[in-house]
Amino acid sequence: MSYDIDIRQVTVKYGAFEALTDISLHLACGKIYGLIGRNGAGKTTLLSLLASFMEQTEGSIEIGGKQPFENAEVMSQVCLVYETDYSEETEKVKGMLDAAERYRENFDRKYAEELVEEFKLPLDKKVREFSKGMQSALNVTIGLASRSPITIFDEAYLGMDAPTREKFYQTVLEDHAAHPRTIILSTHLVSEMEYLFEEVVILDQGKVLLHEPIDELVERGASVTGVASDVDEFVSGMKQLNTKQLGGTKSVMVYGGITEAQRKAAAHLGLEVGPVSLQELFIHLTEEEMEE
Ligand SMILES: Nc1ncnc2c1ncn2[C@@H]1O[C@H](COP(=O)(O)OP(=O)(O)OP(=O)(O)O)[C@@H](O)[C@H]1O
Repeated sequence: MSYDIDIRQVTVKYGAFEALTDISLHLACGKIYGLIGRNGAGKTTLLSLLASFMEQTEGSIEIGGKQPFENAEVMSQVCLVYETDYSEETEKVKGMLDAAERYRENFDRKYAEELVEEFKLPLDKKVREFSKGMQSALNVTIGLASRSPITIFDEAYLGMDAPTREKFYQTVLEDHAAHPRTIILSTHLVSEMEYLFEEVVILDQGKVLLHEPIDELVERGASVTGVASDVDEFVSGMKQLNTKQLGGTKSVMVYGGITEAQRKAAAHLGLEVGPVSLQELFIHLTEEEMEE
């Protein structure tokens, strides 16, 4: 069964406030998606719709051709990992894995136990006594071991230190390769996670700013550096996202793709054309509205 996600003209209102406005997205099954957006862009709202935690105000959502809200069959195929309040949780790791095993039909107990060991989670402490990073590692363990066709991590790394986050990312890649399925990662840590993404969705103020394969997106950005007047001449007419100047040297971030002929012209002028990262594009694309 294929679990493509089809979101059509979805709007979500909290009272009078529109958190998502006329969103349409098609997420083909089997890929790793990065969902990025600034604070309040609507990421958690969108992910909550997919996990059937809430219903859209307008529009339609289909997962594998079926609408997810209050649909037990679809809900069982989606696992949303998010920051959980464990302040009242009296269970230990074993009890948490027992519960996950009961409710998640594809749950791989052996794999979960391997991850518990990998993340060095204590077996003798109650989960409410775990550090924040340990609680996040437990969530990630349950999320991955659930092997749900659609697995969503909403800023699931909160509190994890850098080596633990790296372990999380590597584990996602390895497990996705061994058990292909849709994985959606929402994050603010764009620079350290961009290598995970096959496709990127950028939400901006409740709208989809773009959705495309990461390599195509990153190829569209470039930085042009050299003598200020030559750089100005070269980038005139291009979409410019950011400018830095130090003395007579200028660097301009452009967006829209640079042709081979343009690269040759830049080389002729002694200009350096370099790549830009997803993080840089994200920062500057969400600073201003894209001109169509
Ligand atoms: N229950 C609610 N009632 C009213 N407004 C809400 C509610 N939940 C979210 N919002 C608003 O909807 C908008 C989108 O919130 P959401 O949590 O989806 O954003 P986000 O992209 O996940 O943000 P962050 O990166 O800060 O976690 C924000 O302006 C937020 O204030």
